[in-house]
Amino acid sequence: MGSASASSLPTSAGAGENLVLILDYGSQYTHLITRRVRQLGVLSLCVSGTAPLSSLAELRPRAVILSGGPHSVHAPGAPSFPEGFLDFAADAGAHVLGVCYGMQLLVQSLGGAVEAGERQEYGDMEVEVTTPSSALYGEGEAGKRQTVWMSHGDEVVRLPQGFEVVSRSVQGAIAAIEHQEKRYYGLQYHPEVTHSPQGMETLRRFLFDVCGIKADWKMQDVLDEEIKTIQSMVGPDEHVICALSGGVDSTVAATLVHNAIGDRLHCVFVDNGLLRYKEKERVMSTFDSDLHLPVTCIDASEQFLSNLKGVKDPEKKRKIIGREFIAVFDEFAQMLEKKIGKRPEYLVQGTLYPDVIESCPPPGSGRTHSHTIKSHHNVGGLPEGMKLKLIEPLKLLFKDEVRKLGSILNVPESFLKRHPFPGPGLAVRVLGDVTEGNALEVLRQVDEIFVQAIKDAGLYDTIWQAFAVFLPVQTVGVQGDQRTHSNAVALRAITSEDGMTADWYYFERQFLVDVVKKICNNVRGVNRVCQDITSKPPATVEWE
Ligand SMILES: Nc1ncnc2c1ncn2[C@@H]1O[C@H](COP(=O)(O)OP(=O)(O)OP(=O)(O)O)[C@@H](O)[C@H]1O
Ligand SMILES: O=c1[nH]c(=O)c2[nH+]cn([C@@H]3O[C@H](COP(=O)(O)O)[C@@H](O)[C@H]3O)c2[nH]1
Ligand SMILES: NC(=O)CC[C@H](N)C(=O)O
Ligand SMILES: [Mg+2]
Repeated sequence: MGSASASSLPTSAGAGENLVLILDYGSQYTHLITRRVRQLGVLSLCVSGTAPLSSLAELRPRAVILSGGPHSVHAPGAPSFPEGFLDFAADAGAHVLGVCYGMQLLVQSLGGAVEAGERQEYGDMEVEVTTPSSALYGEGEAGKRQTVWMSHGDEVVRLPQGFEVVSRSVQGAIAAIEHQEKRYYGLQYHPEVTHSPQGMETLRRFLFDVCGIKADWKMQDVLDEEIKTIQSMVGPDEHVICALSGGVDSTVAATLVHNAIGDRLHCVFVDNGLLRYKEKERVMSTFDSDLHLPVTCIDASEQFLSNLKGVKDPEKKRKIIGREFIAVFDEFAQMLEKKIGKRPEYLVQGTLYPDVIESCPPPGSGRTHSHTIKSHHNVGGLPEGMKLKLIEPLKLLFKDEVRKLGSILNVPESFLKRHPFPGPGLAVRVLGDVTEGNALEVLRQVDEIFVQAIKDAGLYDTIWQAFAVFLPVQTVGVQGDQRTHSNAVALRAITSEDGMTADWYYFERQFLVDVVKKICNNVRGVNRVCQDITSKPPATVEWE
């Protein structure tokens, strides 16, 4: 299965010389390092910490950041660099910064010592710069203190030859180290989290002052490069189909590909029977009035729902949905072949970086949860042996980056500001068998009341995502003096930057009072409303 993806951006953008590679050893914060580097205007990519050396060398990174991770470097099977990594970095003149586990790994590999510390450091900690001149902190900083975020049980107790300690925690643990000549650096704390207020400054200094990288990663360049890549990939007579949901990602992807190949792009919107209240009508009319892209709507609801009948397992549901989507796209390709005399070979999807990270964490990354969290229907849920080749121009971007790209492409705000809605739709919001009773219909009504109330209260743009969940449990209520035995539903509203982590949204009491009253008064079959007040982690955003 081909895809306009991973390697197209860095190499074709000529970004190799200003590319930062993040080697992932399973930290919860790995993707945040990737984001922070990008926020500084530098392209960064995250790959498995144990990926083969050849795949790293191909990308010609200027700097490599080794992430933190849950393992102890002494534990059997603890992940380590690819064979020959340090020689490669030395020969290529790449700078290496180890963060937490990454620093411990660097130290141990170069002959220093790491031990289980007597004191563990979790949370806020003061560190003090111990040297008048250092690469990571600059000149004249000796004695200055800053608050940082620590999260480690092991600590470096002996440095390899040639290294210098440049800061220590106030408890005495080594907090930052350097070997400027060999271009090795290490931070025991996490500069990427906001709890390290000066962490961004340290990363900035590392990238620009130490590595001499230029901030040349701009959305306009990403756009120009992607357009060129697509034009060179799709032959002049070839046609492409695009799975368009009306969500942010596929709308931006479709607009981008339309800019590249014009009317050889054919968009399809699938009614999978799992859409929200009046969604088909609303989305199809905005495609027409605001987007000016021709879109074919295929009603495949029977097909999706009959295949989902009796299926309770969330992963099985996701896989079925992935498979049925592709079946519909194949059918659409056949329809087009009859109409235009040529079968489209490519499928555009609005896949994002988080879909990829969460669907398939890098193998051997050493994550404690080193398995699939959930198969996003458009990534892990795709059937083997599908014929269409993928074009996924957003595959390396986070949601907020896609929104920026969309505004350069003049995608209307009505699309860019929409809350995300997962491809499997209400199937991951009706727990268990989605076809049981009238669960989908009940959920549509509850969800509409909740989201409309959020819009009426002027909160829609403050909240990242809001929706209702149908719980397959019945509870006892009293309505109109009568005993009821009806369903419970849950409301979830979150704030987030990129969907990778999230906080629950705190509503005013009166807002909730009004919403709950409206739901119970208007939706037959619901007598109890709960609010989900779990962040991600430990929960995920969707319930399935
Ligand atoms: N109903 C649908 N019809 C056609 N394609 C769909 C549908 N739902 C999802 N897709 C495809 O699956 C991809 C992933 O869905 P996802 O929900 O992540 O993205 P989106 O809908 O474009 O944006 P958003 O995350 O803002 O909802 C979409 O980009 C689109 O290509
Ligand atoms: O296109 C999608 N296909 C999927 O299979 C899928 N699963 C979750 N999501 C959306 O991704 C974000 C993170 O969700 P989770 O914390 O539930 O994984 C949230 O914004 C979810 O709505 C999906 N989007
Ligand atoms: N956050 C980390 O990278 C922790 C590294 C290692 N597991 C420790 O506890 O010291
Ligand atoms: Mg969507």
